[in-house]
Amino acid sequence: MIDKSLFQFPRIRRQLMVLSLLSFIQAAAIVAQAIGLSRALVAIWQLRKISALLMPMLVFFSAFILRQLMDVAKNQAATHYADENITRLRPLIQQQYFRLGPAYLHRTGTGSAVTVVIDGLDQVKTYIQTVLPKVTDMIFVPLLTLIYVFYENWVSGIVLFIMLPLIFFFMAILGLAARAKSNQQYADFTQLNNSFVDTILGLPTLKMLGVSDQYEDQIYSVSERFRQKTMSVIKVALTSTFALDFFTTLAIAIIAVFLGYRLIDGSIVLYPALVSLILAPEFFLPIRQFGDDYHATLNGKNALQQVNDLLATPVPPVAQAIDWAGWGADSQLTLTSVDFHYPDAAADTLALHDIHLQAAGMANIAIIGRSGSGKSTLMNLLAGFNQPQQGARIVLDGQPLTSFNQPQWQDSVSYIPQDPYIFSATIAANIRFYVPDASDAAVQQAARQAGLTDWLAALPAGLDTMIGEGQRGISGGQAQRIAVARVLLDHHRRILLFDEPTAHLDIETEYELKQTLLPLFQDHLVIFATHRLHWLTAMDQIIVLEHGRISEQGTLAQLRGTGGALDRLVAEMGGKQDAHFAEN
Ligand SMILES: Nc1ncnc2c1ncn2[C@@H]1O[C@H](COP(=O)(O)OP(=O)(O)OP(=O)(O)O)[C@@H](O)[C@H]1O
Repeated sequence: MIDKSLFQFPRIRRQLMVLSLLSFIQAAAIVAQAIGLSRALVAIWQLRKISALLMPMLVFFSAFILRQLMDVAKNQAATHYADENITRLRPLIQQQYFRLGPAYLHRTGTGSAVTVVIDGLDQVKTYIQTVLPKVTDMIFVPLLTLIYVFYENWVSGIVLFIMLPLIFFFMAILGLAARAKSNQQYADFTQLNNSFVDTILGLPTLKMLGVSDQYEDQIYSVSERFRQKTMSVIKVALTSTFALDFFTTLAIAIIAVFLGYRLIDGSIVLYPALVSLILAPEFFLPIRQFGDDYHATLNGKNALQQVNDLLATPVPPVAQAIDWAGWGADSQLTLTSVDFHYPDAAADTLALHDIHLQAAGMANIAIIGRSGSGKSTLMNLLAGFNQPQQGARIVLDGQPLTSFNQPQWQDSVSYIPQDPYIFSATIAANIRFYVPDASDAAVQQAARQAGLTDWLAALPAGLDTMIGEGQRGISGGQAQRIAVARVLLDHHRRILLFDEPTAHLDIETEYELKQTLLPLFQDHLVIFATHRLHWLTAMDQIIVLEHGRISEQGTLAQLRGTGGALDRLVAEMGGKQDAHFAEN
């Protein structure tokens, strides 16, 4: 019914005390309202003077107004508290996603993140603002009405008291059924969001392959299944509301019949009978209201559970701080026995196995291997996103690191992944990524060096054109050149991690960009994962990966012509690639 984690929310005690006080005043107003109304009706029944009605009517109206005012006050207090907590949780969730990193997001799916941050938090808000006042109402309203009914007529009090556990019992049974269904429904909702986001992201591919209709059908069937599940949850919710209404109405009817008999046989006078009858529905009202909102609160409870699970997910440990001045000409990096395992891969499948690697000064190192050999995994490990298994030894300038998730290391690294992310902003703002305060002239120069000039000249707003999600579309090659411009603008980061940064460029454009990048490579440590063999001639060291293991490593001269892994790879790639390779 109520999620225990709510009690760990900040200032929850104060909030519950405020709501309890308001519920208590409201409960007193409900009793006063019933007293006023009963006294007025008794006065009319007894044909008393109109002046005898004044006081009871005044009590009734004042209590009625006070009761409504308490509703407004409770709503305001609960909404304010819910807003406060959502405002607190949103950045926490965002920070948690940042800490968990892209590997986690990749595993759980973008749709799940969207569900948590947008729909989930809205549902949590509804949950907090609904459940807290309902709980305090369920305590104080039945308690005060029961005490007064007992005081006026203890027999009616006993009937009410006996009915209460019975109603709670039915409520619990139906609530459990609704909860099981609602849990499943929430899981389906997350899955629906995931497949929807996936389909939207993959729409160009689906269209191109002519299978978008098939996916449309798939989305339709997933949403249809979701609709059916929602209907079955609503069915349970409606049944439980009906059952609650039925039992409470029955309880009131029993009291009415019972009081009627006692009135007829004269064992009770009108006022206590009337006030008991008027208070009986009020006694059950908070329970019925809670039942009505139970379905809405269940979704919120599930969402809160998901938020709690996300916040409790252990974040990859940030490696201990080191006394390090940054990468320099004399710097040394050694990786020994580095293994990496994807959490959802088979237990005995390592994506990286026993990696030994040495980098010194401004070395240029190529990582080469077939598709799926582990190049991106290694780059993500070097960028600090993938955490190596226990037993790995990483030594940076004589200091041991447990992983590359290390602020000083990451401050020294520029990373271009295969598909660099373009933020929804201007081209200039996207280029200023690492250096937000770079001058316009510097941005222009970096854009020119990255080969963006012709494209920018064709855009009416040039560098001020908005790009990214929902804005002007750009090609994969343009995105990669913007990423290169980011790197060119930054003169502080001495480590370049490139994961096929030219994969989307045609070979001619790639050569142009290569001429810009090569001088840059001279005063940087470069670790460059690539499929394009012509880069190898510019590299001091080549590492060949096969099935997550280093099968060969050395200079190009050492490895070529040995009939080893590099030669095999070159022979496999053959054709145009080999021609370019031979030319260089
Ligand atoms: N998130 C993931 N979960 C489980 N396995 C993964 C994940 N990402 C990659 N893998 C697996 O790890 C292995 C190495 O993948 P990786 O992406 O590092 O290869 P790659 O050499 O960069 O390939 P490509 O050249 O095609 O980009 C592959 O077998 C891949 O299926």
